[in-house]
Amino acid sequence: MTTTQVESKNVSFDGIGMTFDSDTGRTEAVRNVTASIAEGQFVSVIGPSGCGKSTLLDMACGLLVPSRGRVTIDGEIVTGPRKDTAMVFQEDSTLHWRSVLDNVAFGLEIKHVDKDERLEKARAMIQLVGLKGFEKHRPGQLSGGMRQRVAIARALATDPRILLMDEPFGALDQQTRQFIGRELLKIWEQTHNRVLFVTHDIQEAIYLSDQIWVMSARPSVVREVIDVGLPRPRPSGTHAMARFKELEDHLWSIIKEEAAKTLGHGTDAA
Ligand SMILES: Nc1ncnc2c1ncn2[C@@H]1O[C@H](COP(=O)(O)OP(=O)(O)OP(=O)(O)O)[C@@H](O)[C@H]1O
Repeated sequence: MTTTQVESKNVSFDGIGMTFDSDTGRTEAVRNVTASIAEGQFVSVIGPSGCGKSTLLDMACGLLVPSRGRVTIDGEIVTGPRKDTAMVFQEDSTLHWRSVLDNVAFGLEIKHVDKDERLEKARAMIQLVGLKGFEKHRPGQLSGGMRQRVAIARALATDPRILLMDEPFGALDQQTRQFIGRELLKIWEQTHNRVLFVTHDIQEAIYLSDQIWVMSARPSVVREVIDVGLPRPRPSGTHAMARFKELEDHLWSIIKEEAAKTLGHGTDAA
């Protein structure tokens, strides 16, 4: 394999810009984002509300076409959903007419995985996200946080090479959030898939990530790329480490600045 081929194993945002035109006006969400996720890297994106974090993820999973620039995965331009990519959305994306087991097995079903194998995998993922015993329930019989865990299990069950997660833990209580975060890291340590993870939670971003992209207020650019540099696997007491505190303080100060700029922004045509 040549060096060029090795180097192209990444998810790249190349001069990405996104402007939305709608009947309510024109909104320049993302101005210029150039950044990439290397093989086996866990990257978090943080930034003020409305700066374009979800937009970035939607472009990476092929749901949105950028107005400028391009997203490439391992050298191929993203033009639509890909088999090696899974997304966990902010909002409930469970299939309400299916049981928990069939929801989690759904991604494998589309990939035509044999029934016994997919159900076995789905059961393992259900256990992992703490939903054992709820296999036959329908999403309507679960809490919002439990439904989100179903969506996470469904994405993980497909062993995606690229996992895109848009505030996946937002609906979970603090305890479950930390538990699932640690489980996600365990899986990631085994699979070393590439993860792009959107969160508002600074501590979560530091704990989970190799790298954090801090986005500016809209129209956004990546204001800073921060290498976390904490040991892996994360030892107990990671949150008390001097490096953790240093990153936390630094991130807080940037986010505060960018959030202040966000206040008062409307659409560009307003
Ligand atoms: N389909 C759309 N049409 C018009 N404007 C849109 C559309 N989708 C997003 N936007 C605008 O683009 C900007 C970025 O939205 P996006 O959801 O990506 O932000 P975000 O950083 O994920 O926000 P939050 O942290 O609040 O979830 C916002 O100003 C939003 O109003």
